[in-house]
Amino acid sequence: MTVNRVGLVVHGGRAEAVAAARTVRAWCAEHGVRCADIDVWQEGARHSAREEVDSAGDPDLIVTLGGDGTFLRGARLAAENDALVLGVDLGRVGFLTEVPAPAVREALDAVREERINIESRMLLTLRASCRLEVPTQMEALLRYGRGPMLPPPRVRSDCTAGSDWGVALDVTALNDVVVEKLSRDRQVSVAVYLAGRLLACYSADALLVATPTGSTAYSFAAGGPVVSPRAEGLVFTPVAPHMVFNRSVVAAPDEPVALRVLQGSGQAAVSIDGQLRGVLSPGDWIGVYAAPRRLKAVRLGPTDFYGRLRERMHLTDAPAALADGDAAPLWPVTTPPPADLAHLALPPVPGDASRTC
Ligand SMILES: NC(=O)c1ccc[n+]([C@@H]2O[C@H](COP(=O)([O-])OP(=O)(O)OC[C@H]3O[C@@H](n4cnc5c(N)ncnc54)[C@H](O)[C@@H]3O)[C@@H](O)[C@H]2O)c1
Ligand SMILES: Nc1ncnc2c1ncn2[C@@H]1O[C@H](COP(=O)(O)OP(=O)(O)OP(=O)(O)O)[C@@H](O)[C@H]1O
Repeated sequence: MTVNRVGLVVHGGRAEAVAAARTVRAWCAEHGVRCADIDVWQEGARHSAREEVDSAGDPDLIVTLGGDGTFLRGARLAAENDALVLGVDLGRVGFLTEVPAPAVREALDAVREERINIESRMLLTLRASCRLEVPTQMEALLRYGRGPMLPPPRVRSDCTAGSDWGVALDVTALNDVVVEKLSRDRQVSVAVYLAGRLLACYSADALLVATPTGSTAYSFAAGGPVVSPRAEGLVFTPVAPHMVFNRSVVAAPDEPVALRVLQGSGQAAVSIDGQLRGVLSPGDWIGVYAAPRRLKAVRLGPTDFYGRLRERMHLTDAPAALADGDAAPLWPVTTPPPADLAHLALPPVPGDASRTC
């Protein structure tokens, strides 16, 4: 694809990210590509995704230089602009990022010469019983070095409906939407509805709805399933529910998950991809559903999700299994798969994956 305008989202607190940003700017200058910094951490009030991409001149490629948090910020901007997003790995975990920092020039060449795959990833959006607001005193409490907060989501004027259906919010989440207790010592009580039907009423620290991409983030930490990012669905996971039924439920991509704060409950915070964006009072609800738009993530080769899971999460093998033998590669990679396997997605085993456990 032709790249004319690059938007840079840089983890400014990390020297390697700042250095890699210089490389991207130099590449852009050499190729006559406009490059704008999208300053998501500027002092003072934060802007909406639309305002940020407008001020950066509608980039068609967003390059993120940082970790997963930086990638999530870039993904929000890319989704708003229908741009591609390329994540350069300069973080602690880097589960979502694709390219190691030394390969950033090569990656930009590959995008320019169309030697890439574009992976389409599901995003979540929201309706709510009312506009989301964050009480002013909360920002002061939360400014522990994480920069200014994003504003509450804007109401979308392009999909109004009768008040029974709530207000549509201008939200795109790549990972998850979380409803969490606001006071430290009191759980929230929330009724959970799948496809409009009551599943159960929960008393819990938090309740979250994750995409397959987000299944390896907070949902994973709360005991939820790991879901291939190639799958479609909404993962509902309760966090420390005080009840017998504590499992995740995976809903179909066209089944919304709604969360209503019960009348006697305390208030609840709503976080979108790890950013606090609103507070719900008793009686308020949010409905989380698959967004019509998708994230377009740049991939330089076939995605090796399970290899990445083992490597980045440092999965360890059972000591007894280690003593009992080596796990050799499952299938040869030198011959094409037989006809009955030909329709399956089996990415080639990378050079170092033949390691034994
Ligand atoms: N207990 C928890 O694990 C917990 C609590 C709150 C939020 N979160 C997650 O943090 C995300 C925001 O990330 P952040 O980096 O801005 O916050 P952060 O700095 O608090 O990071 C949370 C951790 O999750 C990792 N992470 C983020 N997205 C991931 C993904 N899709 N797969 C695997 N790991 C992932 C990050 O690398 C980091 O190690 C939220 O969307 C939420 O899922 C996790
Ligand atoms: N552009 C920036 N300038 C200054 N500080 C930043 C910037 N981006 C993030 N930070 C700070 O760095 C810390 C980690 O941020 P965040 O978790 O979003 O980073 P990340 O990209 O996910 O990297 P990591 O993988 O290390 O978590 C936060 O305290 C945040 O305030």
